[in-house]
Amino acid sequence: MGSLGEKYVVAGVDMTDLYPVPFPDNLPTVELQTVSVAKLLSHDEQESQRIFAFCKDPGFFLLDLTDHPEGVRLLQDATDCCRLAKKLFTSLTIDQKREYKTRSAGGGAGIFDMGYFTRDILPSGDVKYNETMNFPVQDMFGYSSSPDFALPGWLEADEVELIKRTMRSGNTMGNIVLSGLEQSLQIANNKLQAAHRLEDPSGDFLRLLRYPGYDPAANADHLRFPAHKDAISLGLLFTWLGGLQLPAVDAERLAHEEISEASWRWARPVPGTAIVNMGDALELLTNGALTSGLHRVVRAPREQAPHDRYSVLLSLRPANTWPMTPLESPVIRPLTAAAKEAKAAAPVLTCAEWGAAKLKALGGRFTEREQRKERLNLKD
Ligand SMILES: O=C(O)CCC(=O)C(=O)O
Ligand SMILES: [Fe+2]
Repeated sequence: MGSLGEKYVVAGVDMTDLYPVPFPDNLPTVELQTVSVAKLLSHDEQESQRIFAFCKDPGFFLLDLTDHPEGVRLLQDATDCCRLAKKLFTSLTIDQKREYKTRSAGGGAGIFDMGYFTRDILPSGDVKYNETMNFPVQDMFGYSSSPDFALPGWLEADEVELIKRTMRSGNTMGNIVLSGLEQSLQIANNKLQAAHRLEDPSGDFLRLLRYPGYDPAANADHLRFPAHKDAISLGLLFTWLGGLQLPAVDAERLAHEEISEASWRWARPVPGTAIVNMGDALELLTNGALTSGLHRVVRAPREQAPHDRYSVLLSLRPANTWPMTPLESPVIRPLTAAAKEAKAAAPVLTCAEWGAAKLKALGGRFTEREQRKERLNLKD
């Protein structure tokens, strides 16, 4: 195990500048379990059973990147991506940022996978909830040629290299996690890894996010990103300030992707780790043996609130042409007769088709909430 805890220099990676204020004490947090990269790489049976358990419930775990050079490389690159995010988001004007255009279709997936995006600009000129920049893996490496892919002129050549390097090590790390899951789920022929090869066109992306800091005393809406599950296989999330919230162990489930307000807990960022979350694609491919993790983002807690919060998210999705149906394994329940019948009536979707259908839903959440004039005020 590497040197975790409240040290901001871990495994030689200095992140002191990214922690302006420590995470406050005495907040209700979730205790995420920590998994070792080195143990996963040595095919440690116990470690593979542990990630299986955490990917089933709660669908989240911390990956300790400090105990293997592959992990340290990713940690260094993700940290540098955070600094790049800080530079781009805070030094460019909104018009310059918008030169990096979004597109509606990512390899036919119809997803937000490219460009700069923010929903609302405040009268002060700052963004209301968050701002994001997405970089699509397939186009960055030229694995798929889309005529509408264009990087903005303000992105320097060495910054493009950093993003590509981070994507490469993110895919390697994601596949290390998948190999542990193949072991515990008894999936033959490395089928999970075969679905997530860097060089197969997919909706994989690297996302930079900024959540502006603000006056904690202001009576502002504290929600930054509504509750959702990710329409991906798995995410590797790097974040340095609080804001991410996950359901409590005994969360009160109200409806689909909804829990009671009292059931949300803070995820404490742990230096040297990535937060790994399961997404909807792995839940589908394992017919529910793994569970997609529900999460949301609120303003940073207490003393951290005035500071801008940044995240770097690396996502893995199955290849665009991958058939979205459960994989075969003694541990994965086969489809029930009713489900089989329903499937027989409709063709199995490719991942690109599946992704397009999934992502239509999320965009509407903000709008619905605004129409209901809903606001979130946290006491803590
Ligand atoms: O910024 C974060 O902590 C999470 C972002 C997120 O959930 C997403 O982009 O899907
Ligand atoms: Fe998410």
